[in-house]
Amino acid sequence: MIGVTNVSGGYSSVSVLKDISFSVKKGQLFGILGPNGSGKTTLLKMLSGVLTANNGEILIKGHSISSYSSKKLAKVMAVLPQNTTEFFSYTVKETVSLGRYAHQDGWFNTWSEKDEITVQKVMEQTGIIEYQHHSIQQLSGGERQRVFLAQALAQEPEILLLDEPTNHLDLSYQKELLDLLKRWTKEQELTVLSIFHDLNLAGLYCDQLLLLKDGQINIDSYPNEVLKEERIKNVYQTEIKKHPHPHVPAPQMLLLPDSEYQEGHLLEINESFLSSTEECIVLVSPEPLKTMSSGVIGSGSGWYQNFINRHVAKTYNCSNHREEMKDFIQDLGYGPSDTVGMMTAVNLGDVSYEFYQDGEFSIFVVVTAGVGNAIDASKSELHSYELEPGTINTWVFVNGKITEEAFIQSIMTATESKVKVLHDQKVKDSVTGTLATGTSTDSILIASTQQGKELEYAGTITPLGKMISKGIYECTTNALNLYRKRVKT
Ligand SMILES: Nc1ncnc2c1ncn2[C@@H]1O[C@H](COP(=O)(O)OP(=O)(O)OP(=O)(O)O)[C@@H](O)[C@H]1O
Repeated sequence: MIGVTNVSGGYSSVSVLKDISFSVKKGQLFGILGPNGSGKTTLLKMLSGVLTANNGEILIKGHSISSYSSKKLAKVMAVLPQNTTEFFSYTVKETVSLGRYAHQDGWFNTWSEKDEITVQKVMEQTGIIEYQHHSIQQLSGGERQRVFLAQALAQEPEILLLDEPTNHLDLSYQKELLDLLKRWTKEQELTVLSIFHDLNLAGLYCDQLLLLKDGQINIDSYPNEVLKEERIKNVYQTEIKKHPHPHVPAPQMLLLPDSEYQEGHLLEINESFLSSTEECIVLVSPEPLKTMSSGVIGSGSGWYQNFINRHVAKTYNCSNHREEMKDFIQDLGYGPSDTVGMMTAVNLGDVSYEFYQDGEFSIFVVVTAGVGNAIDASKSELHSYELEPGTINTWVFVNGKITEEAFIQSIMTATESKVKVLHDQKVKDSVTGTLATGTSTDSILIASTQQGKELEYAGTITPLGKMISKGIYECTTNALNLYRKRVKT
């Protein structure tokens, strides 16, 4: 639909764009990214014929842009400029109607039924029909933005050029506008080229991204390839972290504020943060910790500050145990949104915890172990599905900085070590009579301060893995012995 070959140029004295080549297919939502001053608006001006390239060629539907008259080009391409600040005292409908000029022989004297139907349709699509008789000066910035979008659409273009279309729009209108554009690209094969400052919106909606730096193409590829941590860091000169979107396969880039942490004041989680009553074991960290857990609340990945292992009766049965747990935590005076909470029927006096240190990093392990529901995982199909609170709850606090990979490896290493304890202690599955590997409701938490030594791996023979293996083995064995003494299994 659009072909750009070796284009250079800009303003009379300066050549802003240098040897730019790319193509845009029909029906694509194509994003143009780049830091301030990188040439995005200049490129859009060349594609819309406002500026002429010094060198190279721009083809629109296979024909050189220079072969189009401005009226002919307006039938193919509409432009929604950035910050449309100049507007007259037209009504909304009059403003939108101006978009029909390319389809008319004269001005309003040739207003046809087709013109009227088109204007009504685009006002409906952009949600502005209810203010069609209002003056555009009475509208908010976001509402006005939609009026100018409707004006561009009234041209019935095949190509739509947008300069930061979500500027002025609140969150819901940003989503609405981009959903709309995406739908038009899919259903009507509208080709959309848009400048984005918000890398996350670009990553979420675009089919293809062009990243400019100093008037040159850094990369032209699919979003996951363009939005790479190192690349964005280099082009935008800022610290950034890439993260997958939690619900759709799109990359998200997160800014990193300057850390408030002072060198030499590393947080160390240890016994001094732990307190225990008959009702619960609580660890309150002075700062949020990065966690991965299978708690009743606070599960998955996140940042949490309070960690609670709550005793419940063996007969505890609640239809909505998550809500009940949240209420319990709230009543204790902790914010459920900042808390990872687990449950156990084990007497909390039988908890086992230990601090382990290896010079540059340390861990703090806390375990409660009940094996009333011990299960051999290789034969668990012989069990009925009943969640009982007789369980091994394992907490590992890492005083160090660990990778996502190390989080997952920590869970594997801790689990392998726990299984070995059950074997060495000859804990059996009561249904199958074979050695158990865990209980039906075991829970685990890995929480890291993300300060100090960087720990890339936590497999069993890595420094962190060795410490976790030993800590889990010792604390689980100890907790199990205390439990067995009391319960006499
Ligand atoms: N009318 C002009 N005359 C001369 N130079 C200009 C003109 N407009 C822009 N420039 C220069 O061209 C370069 C690229 O500007 P452009 O507006 O294309 O950047 P951009 O990537 O759109 O930036 P932003 O993200 O800030 O909107 C800048 O160095 C700018 O100063």
